[in-house]
Amino acid sequence: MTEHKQTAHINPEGKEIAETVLLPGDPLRAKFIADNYLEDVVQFNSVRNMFGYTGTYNGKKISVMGTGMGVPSIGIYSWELINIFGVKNLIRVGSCGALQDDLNLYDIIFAMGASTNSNYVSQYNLPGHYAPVASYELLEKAKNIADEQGQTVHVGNVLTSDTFYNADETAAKKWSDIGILGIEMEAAALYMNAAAAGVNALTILTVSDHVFKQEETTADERQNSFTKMMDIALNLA
Ligand SMILES: O=P(O)(O)O[C@H]1O[C@H](CO)[C@@H](O)[C@H]1O
Ligand SMILES: O=c1cc[nH]c(=O)[nH]1
Repeated sequence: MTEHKQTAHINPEGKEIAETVLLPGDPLRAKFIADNYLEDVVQFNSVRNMFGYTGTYNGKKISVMGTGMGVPSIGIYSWELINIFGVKNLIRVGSCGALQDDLNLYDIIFAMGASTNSNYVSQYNLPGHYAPVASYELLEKAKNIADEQGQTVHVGNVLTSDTFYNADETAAKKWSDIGILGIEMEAAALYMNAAAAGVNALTILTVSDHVFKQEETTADERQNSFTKMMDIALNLA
């Protein structure tokens, strides 16, 4: 009998997970991508309703799976995808709050770096401060795809925050002043897990709200309308 790999959080029951996986925080955004972009779709995970699907895009195998919100959650899913299921390219397709004046709703950010207030890095016992960064290979490829599609993107440093609601109301302004483009909650852990295992990771974000301009998209828009970044990410397969 064939032994099917499974973990406490991902049970594909023998179904394939592709080497390239798109990772939205929201499992229903994963379903949206599978329903609207992929062909020959097979669902490979439903544990905890963290939906995962494998299909083809332009004839190439690609998977998409939710990660949940926050560093511990993406820490678990990305670690298992890499170290148990052999995934080589992990592309987060998330939402973020903009921190710079020249950013608007629906703008796209490539997270070249992910600063963080998370303690995730402490597990590595490094004798200094680690800088979580994207895979240059994926970043360059994504920028070339965006250029070919005529899409404007912002490339820079984002903040991976452990808090969505921060009791320190001065924090966002300080990160803005040092040039951080936007706040999200997962990229740094994804970059660290990928670096520790020697695989590739990139975070692509759509601006869902502006932290200082009081502008925001709805929950439905966050689930179903962030398609410009999908057009870039899917072409990375
Ligand atoms: O839209 P996703 O990918 O979940 O990303 C952002 O949205 C969530 C907060 O609303 C956090 O997970 C944050 O990183
Ligand atoms: O983490 C997030 C995501 C969207 N908007 C924010 O302000 N923070």
